[in-house]
Amino acid sequence: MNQQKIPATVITGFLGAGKTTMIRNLLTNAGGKKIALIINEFGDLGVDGDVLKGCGAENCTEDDIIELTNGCICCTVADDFIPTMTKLLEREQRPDHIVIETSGLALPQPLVAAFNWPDIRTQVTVDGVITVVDSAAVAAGRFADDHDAVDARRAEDESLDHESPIEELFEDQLTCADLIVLNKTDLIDAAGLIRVRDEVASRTVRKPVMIEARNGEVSAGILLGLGIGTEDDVANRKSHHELEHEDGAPHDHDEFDSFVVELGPVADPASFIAALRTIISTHDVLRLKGFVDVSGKPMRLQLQAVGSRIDHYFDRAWGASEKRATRLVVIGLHEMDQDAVRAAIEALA
Ligand SMILES: Nc1nc2c(ncn2[C@@H]2O[C@H](COP(=O)(O)OP(=O)(O)OP(=O)(O)O)[C@@H](O)[C@H]2O)c(=O)[nH]1
Repeated sequence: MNQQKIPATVITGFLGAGKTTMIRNLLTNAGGKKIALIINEFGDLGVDGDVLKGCGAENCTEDDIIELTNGCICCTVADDFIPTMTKLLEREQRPDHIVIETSGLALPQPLVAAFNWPDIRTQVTVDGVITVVDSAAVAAGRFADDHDAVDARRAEDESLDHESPIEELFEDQLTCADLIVLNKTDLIDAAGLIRVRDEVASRTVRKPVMIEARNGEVSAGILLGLGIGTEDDVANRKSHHELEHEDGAPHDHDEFDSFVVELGPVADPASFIAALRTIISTHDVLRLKGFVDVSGKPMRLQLQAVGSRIDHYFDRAWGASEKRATRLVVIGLHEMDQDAVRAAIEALA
């Protein structure tokens, strides 16, 4: 059978950069293309899947959205990603395009390398890797860690081979990019944007094209059809980990942790959110997202925090047979005091 290879676009970027928002927008302007979506997130709540399934795009139905939930996609390539792709390719109605959203903590390199596996390589090609950047977070210095503090930590613990986990991951995701989307430009001014461009450019050797966006609004014509074949170029995009461990020592996400907090109904969402903001900044929570059961309201409140910036909106009515609950996933560095964060959030309802 001589079938054309199906193009697959990999969308990566740090926690909260705007990947899901961009994909949601993409699904609404992809023309007649039938898209299959593979999504992976860090944390056990499946918020991204819920958001994307809720957008009701005809060219990407619930059946076309596959969630990989057994950990970060870059670490579960063999056990999770390859079997999922194989099944997808066996479907009678094959998609025109595959879009893969990595978790915000994933290294895209092992995923791209998986497209060289014999069974996959003959059927699919990586159309391009798109790295979404939170421009406001870059402008706020979120990825330029305090090198003195990091050096002090390394002096205390010689086993630390990383410079700083956040900075390193940010660079690894840029290193793999064919296209960089500088998102959230609404949150910074023109001078800030120039500084963000310079900083992002200084962290990439290959200098991929950079475009600007707000709310992930980029036309499908730009995102799909890059035609790169990135799997042939993995050797030029090595992550810090690959450069440091040429022997293939496994990479992990030990520096990051996530947990889910479940609590009862919230009576006053405004003060709940204000209190969460304080908890997030006190404990340096990187990302918090989920759904809130607001007392007396038929609608579910979706909550999205990236650092201490919190967005919230009523996204849909609770289902008749659905258990109403407030469930939030919290993601931070390993040293975050989980017990204290959990207790502080639980005390709010
Ligand atoms: N102000 C502003 N907010 C944005 C923009 N793009 C996304 N957001 C908001 O940022 C938050 C995180 O967006 P997501 O699309 O969920 O980010 P993500 O990269 O998928 O996050 P993870 O999957 O957790 O890594 C949401 O509250 C979005 O509404 C933007 O351009 N401007």
